[in-house]
Amino acid sequence: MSAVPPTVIDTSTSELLRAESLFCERDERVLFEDLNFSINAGEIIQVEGPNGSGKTTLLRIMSGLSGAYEGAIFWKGEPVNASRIDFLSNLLYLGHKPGVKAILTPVENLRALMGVRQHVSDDQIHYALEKVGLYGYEDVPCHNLSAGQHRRVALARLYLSTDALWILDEAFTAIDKKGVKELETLLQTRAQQGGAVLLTTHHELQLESGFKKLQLGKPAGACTLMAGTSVTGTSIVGGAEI
Ligand SMILES: Nc1ncnc2c1ncn2[C@@H]1O[C@H](COP(=O)(O)OP(=O)(O)OP(=O)(O)O)[C@@H](O)[C@H]1O
Repeated sequence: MSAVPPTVIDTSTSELLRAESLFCERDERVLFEDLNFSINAGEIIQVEGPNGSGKTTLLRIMSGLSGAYEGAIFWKGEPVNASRIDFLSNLLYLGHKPGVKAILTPVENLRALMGVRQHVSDDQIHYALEKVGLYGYEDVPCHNLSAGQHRRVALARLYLSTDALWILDEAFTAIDKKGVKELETLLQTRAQQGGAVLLTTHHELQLESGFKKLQLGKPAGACTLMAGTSVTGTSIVGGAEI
């Protein structure tokens, strides 16, 4: 079975996505303000924070799925709205839900999910499904798969994606320990190839080079005002506990 060729990412622009002075308020509660950070090629940034602190909100804003914010977002130095086509064609976003159609098989799902973005052969799809532990399940309707296997179908896209930036919101939910380990290896390899990852997960990731954490907010319900989160502040740190 042929492996997917390694993605060659243009790292001439090392800064991919940058947030400047982001402010977001929900129901009169400030989730974050004056939030400044950037994601560079080769970096993995884990957004951390308690339930309700705004992690999903931030990832949706950074993905262009939500406009409920003030501040500015730049893609490779240009305002993201001015470079929207280039931004979206270099972004893979995996949200809370797997986004897998129950009536389709894993192979059919991947054909549909990948086909609108890039050409992938059936060999490559089988390779990706094998990598996520779904060998033997390729042609089983997804309604006969477990929750973790559903999630694995969605995650198989990571083994096929040539996108420079991955934004992953709780994408490891329902994945067992061995699966998380394998995904850690994939993320690390991706970063070494020059890709970038912005993610949330409640797993304690064991990653090394290029790994940073961005801490958001306080417990849900608290009237939290967290100012000045920035790469130069204490809220984003490389590869260590905060
Ligand atoms: N569409 C919306 N309209 C109004 N308020 C919202 C909306 N979406 C989220 N919120 C509020 O924003 C807050 C942050 O939600 P968000 O989903 O970003 O948190 P989170 O950090 O991802 O939480 P969790 O860890 O539970 O997934 C929540 O307290 C919620 O009340």
